[in-house]
Amino acid sequence: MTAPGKYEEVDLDDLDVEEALALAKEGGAQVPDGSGATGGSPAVPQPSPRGGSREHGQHTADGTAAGTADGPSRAHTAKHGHHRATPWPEARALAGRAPRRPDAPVSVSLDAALGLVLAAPLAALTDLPSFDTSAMDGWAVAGPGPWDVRAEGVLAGHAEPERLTDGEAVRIATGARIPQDVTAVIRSEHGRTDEKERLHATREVVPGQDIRPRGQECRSGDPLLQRGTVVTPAVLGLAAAAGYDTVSALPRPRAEVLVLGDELLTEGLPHDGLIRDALGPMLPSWLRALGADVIAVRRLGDAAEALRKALKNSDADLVVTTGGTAAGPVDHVHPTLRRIGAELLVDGVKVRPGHPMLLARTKENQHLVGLPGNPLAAVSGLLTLAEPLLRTLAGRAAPETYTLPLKETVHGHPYDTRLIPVVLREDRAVPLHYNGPAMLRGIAVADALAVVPPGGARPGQELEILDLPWATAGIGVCFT
Ligand SMILES: Nc1nc2c(c(=O)[nH]1)N[C@H]1C(S)=C(S)[C@@H](COP(=O)(O)OP(=O)(O)OC[C@H]3O[C@@H](n4cnc5c(N)ncnc54)[C@H](O)[C@@H]3O)O[C@H]1N2
Ligand code: MOO
Repeated sequence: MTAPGKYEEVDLDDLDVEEALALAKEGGAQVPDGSGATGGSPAVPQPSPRGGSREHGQHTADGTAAGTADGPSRAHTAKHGHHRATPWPEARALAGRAPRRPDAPVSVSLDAALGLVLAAPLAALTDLPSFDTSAMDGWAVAGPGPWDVRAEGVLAGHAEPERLTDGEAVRIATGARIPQDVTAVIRSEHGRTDEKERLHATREVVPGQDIRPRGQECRSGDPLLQRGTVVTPAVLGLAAAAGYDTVSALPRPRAEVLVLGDELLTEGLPHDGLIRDALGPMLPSWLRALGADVIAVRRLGDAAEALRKALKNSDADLVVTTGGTAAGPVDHVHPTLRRIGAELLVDGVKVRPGHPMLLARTKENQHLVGLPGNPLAAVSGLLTLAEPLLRTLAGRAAPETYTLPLKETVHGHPYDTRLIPVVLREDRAVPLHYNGPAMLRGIAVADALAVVPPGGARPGQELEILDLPWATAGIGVCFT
């Protein structure tokens, strides 16, 4: 969908890093490698005062060029002025603030709650344990030994056993109710019975040993988990133990994916200029891992009217489009957003790959993230704009950010942040090759993306790391 042929205007700000480096080698511009070898500030090319080759601005409902309260701080200059993309950290923050609030809470059965966020604090509905419990298999004893062992033992899951009198013992299983007046539990390996069925302890008996008293973990009504806690498998277990059949949770934000492009095939080998759609298969599960309920994936080709209708009819909280964000003859995303009166909140981000990504408010409670068509550029857009937006809609807290030292030099873009696929080895981020905007070969084996500041990074430099959901949580957990 990108316009065929050469771009007439070349602005360094809009070049890929590889292209910029090529220019640097030809002497057209000096691009820092970030190695810091000379110790001085790297020389960077100055931004061109002239306009770039792309023309999208901050379109508001009435089509005027302006920033919004939530929007980019700098409005588009003039009609043909230089395109001011939003800096990467600002774009993420803005996407996180874009939705007003998550939907109303719903009551969800435990088997459907994994991955949701608690909408209310979880308080214990019972004491835990709910009765005095044996912590071990062995004997419950009363008073000092030796003890006469009763014929009948006590198993878990049975009603209250008869009280013991001093000098008595009863065989007991782990988890069984402790009879009244029991002094301690003796583990089976710490006692022996003689020929008269009398029990002798082989170790000192401490009163209360191996008894879990009622309410040891919590009393009924005790707060267990805060509102906003993500329902993990362990949370499901705790909720069940504490007496819950359902929990109050925030519903997953509903996302719809619109794959644009006439050149895309859904099966077989590329032929005659047609290529396989890599984003249709990739995005739904990735969006799910980010907390979304993917309600539809639709392929619309390059039909502008189909895109307009799809946006008009969609009731998703988030519409994700792929491709068509640039200024080619069939790049319909900007014109369609203008046509439907959408409010552009982010129109281009100072990040490589993926700089044409965009974020718009399309309806009162609906946002659109426009991902560029190049597949790694789309991943960049997903993590820059969709992730924070979905996090807010799902009511999740922002993850703690962390850094790791870089193993090798990474060249930077002169002005933009770069996101590069890395593997994490021995507490270092090792950059992967095949990190071009159209390539998935690097990200497919990556653990994370490293955030390379403008100008590049040198070995040992601490870089912010964006984990890929499956690298930390495992495939099964994050895609259910
Ligand atoms: N005049 C300009 N042209 C372009 C600029 C620019 O600044 N000025 N930026 C370039 C950059 S960077 C990117 S990234 C792309 C983004 O363009 P679009 O979002 O409009 O994407 P398309 O043109 O539709 O596609 C780009 C590329 O990706 C392929 N593609 C698209 N969808 C898929 C898919 N689902 N699976 C696999 N591959 C896909 C498509 O065939 C193209 O090769 O714009 C540049 N142009
Ligand atoms: O540099 Mo584009 O943003 O190919 O991804």
